Amino acid sequence: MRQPARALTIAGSDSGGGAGIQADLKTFQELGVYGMSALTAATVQNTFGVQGVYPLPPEAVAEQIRSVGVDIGVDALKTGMLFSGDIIASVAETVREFGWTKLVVDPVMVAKGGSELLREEAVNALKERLLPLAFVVTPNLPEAEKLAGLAIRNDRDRREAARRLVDLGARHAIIKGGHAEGPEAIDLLYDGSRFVELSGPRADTPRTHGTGCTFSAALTAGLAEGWDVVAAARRAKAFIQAAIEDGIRIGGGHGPTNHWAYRRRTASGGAPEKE
Ligand SMILES: Nc1ncnc2c1ncn2[C@@H]1O[C@H](COP(=O)(O)OP(=O)(O)OP(=O)(O)O)[C@@H](O)[C@H]1O
Ligand SMILES: Cc1ncc(CO)c(N)n1
Repeated sequence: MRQPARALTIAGSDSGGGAGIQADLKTFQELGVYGMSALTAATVQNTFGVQGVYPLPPEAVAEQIRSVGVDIGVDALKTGMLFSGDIIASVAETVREFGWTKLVVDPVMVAKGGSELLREEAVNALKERLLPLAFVVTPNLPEAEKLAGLAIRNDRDRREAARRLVDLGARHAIIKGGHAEGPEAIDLLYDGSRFVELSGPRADTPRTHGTGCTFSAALTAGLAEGWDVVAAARRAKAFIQAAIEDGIRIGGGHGPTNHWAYRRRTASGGAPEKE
């Protein structure tokens, strides 16, 4: 009997199923990794946006993590929506307790419609308590600006922001380019000495809800399998590229991506799915 690689997501629930814990678990499943979750908050959410946020007590988050940690075990883990400084402190303490090193921190701050998923007071806790534990931090451009404390107007700024994230204690930084413009969506990976660009054609679609969660979950799945960061990041980029390009029609607003697409593409020799 084979023991699968095991991945844990510590994140919020998206009732609409496109982002948060739901996107993470779907992605783990698609990549053949056993998925577990520690819920930080329930959001009331659909493709039109977030209508409510109900955080859990920090002890409830720590207890979920410990429960799966002592029994099932964790090869790699990721954080998504953490909401408050108290939840961040509790997550950081628990990760330290277990000595887990393959931690992906996706520093989720605001949902696409503008709702706050991380309180302003929690930004410092994220920087000071969680980034030093991160094996990879995966901000989008506005998150990178906030964490690094500089405006990103060009590639030079983006490289400087990546250096600052590594100075803050993250082993690797991937600054995603979904929010930039141009024909390519380029994510920049920095490992403390060298930069690697992950690039794919930018799709013109409103169905990009949960792209960040899905990307960081796919990255975590690769790390859980023992892949190195560059290999795991390249596959994560291919996974999200397929999920965006082979869109599904769900909901009336910013729809989710297609979590089946990557497996279908790879099963059919890499060809995009037909409409
Ligand atoms: N229109 C697009 N076409 C192709 N790739 C995209 C597009 N938008 C985003 N991506 C890719 O999706 C991933 C997530 O990037 P993005 O910057 O959108 O993250 P995010 O803002 O954290 O996402 P979200 O908040 O929706 O979860 C990256 O790999 C990025 O390059
Ligand atoms: C629960 C949750 N986590 C993360 C995001 C960011 O996409 C979201 N919209 N909802």
